[in-house]
Amino acid sequence: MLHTNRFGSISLCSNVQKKSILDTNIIRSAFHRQTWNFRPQIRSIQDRGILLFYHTEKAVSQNLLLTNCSMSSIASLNSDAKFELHRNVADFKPSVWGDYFVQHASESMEFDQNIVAQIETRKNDVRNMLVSKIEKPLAKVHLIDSIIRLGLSYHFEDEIEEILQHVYNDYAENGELTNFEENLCSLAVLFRLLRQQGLYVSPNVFNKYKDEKGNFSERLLSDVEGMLSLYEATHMMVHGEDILEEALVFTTTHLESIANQLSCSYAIQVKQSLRQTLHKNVPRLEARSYISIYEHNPLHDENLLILAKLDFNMLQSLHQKEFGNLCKWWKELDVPNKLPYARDRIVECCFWGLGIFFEPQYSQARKMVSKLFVIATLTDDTYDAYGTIDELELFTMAIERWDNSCLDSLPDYMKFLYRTILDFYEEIEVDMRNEGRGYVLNYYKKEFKIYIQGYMSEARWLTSKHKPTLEEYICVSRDSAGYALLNIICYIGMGDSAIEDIFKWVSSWPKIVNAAAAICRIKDDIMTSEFEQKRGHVSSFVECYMEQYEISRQAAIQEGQRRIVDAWKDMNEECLRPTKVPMPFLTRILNICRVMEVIYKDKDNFTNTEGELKTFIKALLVDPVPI
Ligand SMILES: CC(C)=CCC/C(C)=C/COP(=O)(O)OP(=O)(O)O
Ligand SMILES: [Mg+2]
Repeated sequence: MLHTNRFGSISLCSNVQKKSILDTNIIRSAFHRQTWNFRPQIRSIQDRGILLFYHTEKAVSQNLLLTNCSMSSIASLNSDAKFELHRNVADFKPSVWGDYFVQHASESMEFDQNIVAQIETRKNDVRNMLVSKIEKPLAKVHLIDSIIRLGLSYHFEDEIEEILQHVYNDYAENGELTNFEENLCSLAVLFRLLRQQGLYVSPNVFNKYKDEKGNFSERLLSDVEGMLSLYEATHMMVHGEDILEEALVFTTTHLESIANQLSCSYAIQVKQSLRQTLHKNVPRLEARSYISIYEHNPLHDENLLILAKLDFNMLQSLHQKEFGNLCKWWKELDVPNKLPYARDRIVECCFWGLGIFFEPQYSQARKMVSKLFVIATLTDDTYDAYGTIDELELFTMAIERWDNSCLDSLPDYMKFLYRTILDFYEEIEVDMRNEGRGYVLNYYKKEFKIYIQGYMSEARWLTSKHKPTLEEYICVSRDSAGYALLNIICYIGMGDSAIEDIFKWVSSWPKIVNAAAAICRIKDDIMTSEFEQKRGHVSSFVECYMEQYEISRQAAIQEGQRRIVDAWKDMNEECLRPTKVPMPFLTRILNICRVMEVIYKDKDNFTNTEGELKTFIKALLVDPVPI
């Protein structure tokens, strides 16, 4: 029998065997079969076999529980139980990976020395080609492009810098890119490479490809390679570069219209670029897909190709071990059982870490970023998908005090989260004190508190049914996105090249950090807000904009997209020399946005991981590149 209690909660009583229902798994699986739009959580089992569930007040007031449950299937529970449902929780799907990566856990991070030796020999050959006096500048530029796209540039940073600087000096002297302007493909590749390197070249170098009416010339239509390179180059645009805007429209339109008529290998490349432009792709994914594109190019250099494959697979084995170690930590913590309401996304969080740093020297940074990501995900779900307002106030207070003695004040499930947050901090503390960089801890702690205060403000808005103005939302969501915190953990992990000025700089919210935060916040909001609103969530950018300007969801999304495009121009501008901080620090910011662009491309692949993200993780972490 099913009835509501005086708080509007549901109680279920049946008079069959008590013992059998005390198996929480039976209850869980029974509830999973329901048509409920949430997953009740078993919180405690009292004597007399009473199982307590919780839901939010909002759910009760909307009568969600009564409208969505299927009485017959509940009644079919062979049980003698009473359920009190006090909380609405998001129905997040379980991990698609289970314990798969635990098999790779390893204490030894050593590479296979035989492979290392092969890589060294091949690297020397490539280096010789780069510094050779015989190779023409044009050939070198294409070689550099291949090296970068194959994911090998971290081996040749000095050589690449020297060559591009040399070409740039010529340009600065003559005002033109001599030797390159006759061929659109080469010109556009060089333009992109120089901009990627932080060297500004005027987009007017493309003027000669326009006709007398000032439009991009129709004769380019037969030059697919040129159009594709121009398309890739346009993504380096900064504000006010109309010619690149025109080039983007021109190339996109024509490449889209011919993509299906091209020969197979070209078609793959064009479709891949249209879907995920090089500049906004995660570097490891770009390397993985470019290795096969390069292999199918009849003009490829065999030594470079084999080097790329060996290097990719060698790094893959390192990344696998790192994923394994983090998954083992997660399994030992028993997170999915301790916090069953939260997303179980350790593998996807490791993907975030790998997207931001792939190079072997950044192993520590990868680990720290991945751990912060899972901790942030658990915290996010606690604030916006589970905790009651009173519990959240307690938790926020405990974070403000940042002290183990606060544990006693917290409900049991929160104790686990709080301890995990403090344990992670202590781990960083030990590393930083050993490295003589103890000062970074205050930056971390301060930013963590700001991040939690952001969540708390949103939880209060939700409880009081406050609809924030766009300005209020932008201000608070900047904090709740934890973006500055994320940058800080990246820099903590990067070792002593991250001097205190870098932390001061990032904490002052410079233009590039603001731009990246806007990209990440708005991208997330566009892809998640509809689902989040259904389960009860504070207004996002989309709802705030709709409300304030009385426009449709579609129009608000378009405005969000426009802001993302603008923010990318800010990012590109801030990556041009002279930069405020050295490029490796800006690269992290770029990479965070790239991961965001990839994971939230058409939907929230972070929460719903069975689709494209699973394919990406498989390509980077499961399947080696065939040699
Ligand atoms: C500081 C860091 C690393 C934060 C990342 C937290 C996270 C995974 C948010 C995405 O989830 P979401 O889409 O539920 O976010 P929100 O609830 O803010 O919309
Ligand atoms: Mg959330």
